[in-house]
Amino acid sequence: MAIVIKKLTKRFNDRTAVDGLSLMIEKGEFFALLGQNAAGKTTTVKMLSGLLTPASGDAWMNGDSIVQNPAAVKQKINLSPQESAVAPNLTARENLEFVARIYGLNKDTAEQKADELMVRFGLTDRAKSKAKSLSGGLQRRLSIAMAMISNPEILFLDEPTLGLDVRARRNLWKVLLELKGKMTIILTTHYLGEVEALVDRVGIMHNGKLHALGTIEELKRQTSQETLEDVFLSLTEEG
Ligand SMILES: Nc1ncnc2c1ncn2[C@@H]1O[C@H](COP(=O)(O)OP(=O)(O)OP(=O)(O)O)[C@@H](O)[C@H]1O
Repeated sequence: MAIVIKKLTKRFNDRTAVDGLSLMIEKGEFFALLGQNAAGKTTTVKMLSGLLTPASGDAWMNGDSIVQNPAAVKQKINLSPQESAVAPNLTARENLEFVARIYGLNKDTAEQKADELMVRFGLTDRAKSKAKSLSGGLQRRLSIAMAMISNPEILFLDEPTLGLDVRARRNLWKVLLELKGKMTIILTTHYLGEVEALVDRVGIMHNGKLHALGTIEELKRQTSQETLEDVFLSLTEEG
């Protein structure tokens, strides 16, 4: 298993954002964590990636506990966060080289790595453009390329296509399909078409708890619904 989550809980004041979440995700799986606004998805991703400490419970990322050994976890994972990780006044190339240097690569290797990732993510033409001048889709591609510098075993993508137009979204899917199977990927998104196009399995959170888990076909059968949107609505009904 790439990820084992046991009774993970996080409270903010008296609000329980994540409530005893248990879940296992296999190595190489492309997994979508779904749920309506405030369901607890981002809080879960932040705990799993070491940005927030759980109130109780634990999770193991390829064997290392986020509570006992967060430094080891950080070596294995990376994140393309909701809020942009891109430095607006650095060029695309400089952003990549900067992150590579943070990870301890020497200047030559950092330059080489930046070149390699720009080719892989279709950014070569815009290498010298300041990140703030890139379209939303290219900025997001740059953010994912930056997350790839550390060769993560587990990659978190928090709403990667938020605010992108249809074509930019489809282009980003192509990039993500290239990554599929090469590492474990956890995606949060509100775009269900994206889930159908990309993922192996889905978990649906509601009020901090996991309400359903399975492949899209399994969830359709379990809920007797014909579309993922209807599955989602039936599993996140209030009351
Ligand atoms: N830093 C914080 N301080 C206080 N409350 C917080 C904080 N972060 C999240 N919350 C609360 O925790 C709950 C879960 O939020 P979270 O951001 O995890 O939801 P989400 O499923 O990612 O939602 P969205 O789809 O809107 O991104 C919400 O009620 C939110 O208001």
